Amino acid sequence: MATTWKDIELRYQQHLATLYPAGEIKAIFLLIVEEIAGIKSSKYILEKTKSAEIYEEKLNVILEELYSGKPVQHILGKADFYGEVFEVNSHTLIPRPETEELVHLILQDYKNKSAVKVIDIGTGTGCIPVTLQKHLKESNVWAVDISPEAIEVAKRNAAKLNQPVQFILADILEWEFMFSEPQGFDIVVSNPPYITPKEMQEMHANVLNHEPHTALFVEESAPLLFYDYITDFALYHLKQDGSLYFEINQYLSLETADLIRKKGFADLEIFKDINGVDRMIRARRL
Ligand SMILES: C[S@@+](CC[C@H](N)C(=O)[O-])C[C@H]1O[C@@H](n2cnc3c(N)ncnc32)[C@H](O)[C@@H]1O
Repeated sequence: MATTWKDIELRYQQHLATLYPAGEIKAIFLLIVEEIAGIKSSKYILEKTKSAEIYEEKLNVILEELYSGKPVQHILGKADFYGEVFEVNSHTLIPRPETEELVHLILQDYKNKSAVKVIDIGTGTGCIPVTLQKHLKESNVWAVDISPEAIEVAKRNAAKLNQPVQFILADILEWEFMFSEPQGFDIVVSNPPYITPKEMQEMHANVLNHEPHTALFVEESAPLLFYDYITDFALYHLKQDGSLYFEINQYLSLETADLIRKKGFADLEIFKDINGVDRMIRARRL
């Protein structure tokens, strides 16, 4: 008897049971089915008992990749972010829902202004600047990353989504060399590396083995290094009353806020993410 989609779904559930909860396996499976056979998740139920034989070999290869811990976004080469699809690869962080919340906060704050000057530090796939450029149409949006490979991915994402973001390959720890004079940005935003080696020990093997460590980790002795440098950058390059937005380490929210306040920023506010933990900070340059 021909192998059906249902048979393969069962195979996925059995093989991946130790790696993911059942609901997540189903969601991953549906993404893969849509990608390789063009069957939308809403229509899957109608196809479930039909033959999947012509796709079986490919589905088995993907199952092996998933079993080895490769994230589904890397297998498919793409991830969703704020209603768009972004290319991802092993050089870029997979955009997270928490970062969509950061972008949402900015878009709420600037919903009545479409022409602002923005810079995103540590851009990865370019998910933050491309989304801001799309929604703040007349804006002048810049993005920086130290990784040439990430910049290439971000440039392709911007081009594919038709957004004229300008990219700079640079090290933010040497920001003094980036521009010769103050730029008068309205917004400086960043989701910098913020995971400490101690937290790293508790992380899922998928993240540790497949996502770029330069995107994620900081030294135990200087967990706020990037916040320190980016806040200095913002102090110099934001215009008066301009805004600084950070995604933050939930365990270091008070220390991060303290650092930013001590450098002279005002109106600091910490925001929680959908999981109820401290995840974003907004501050105003005096
Ligand atoms: C946490 S990831 C964020 C990626 C993306 N903004 C997002 O939210 O999905 C941090 C990014 O910072 C970049 N990065 C790390 N060190 C850097 C440095 N010294 N200067 C500039 N970018 C850096 C990494 O390459 C990575 O793309």
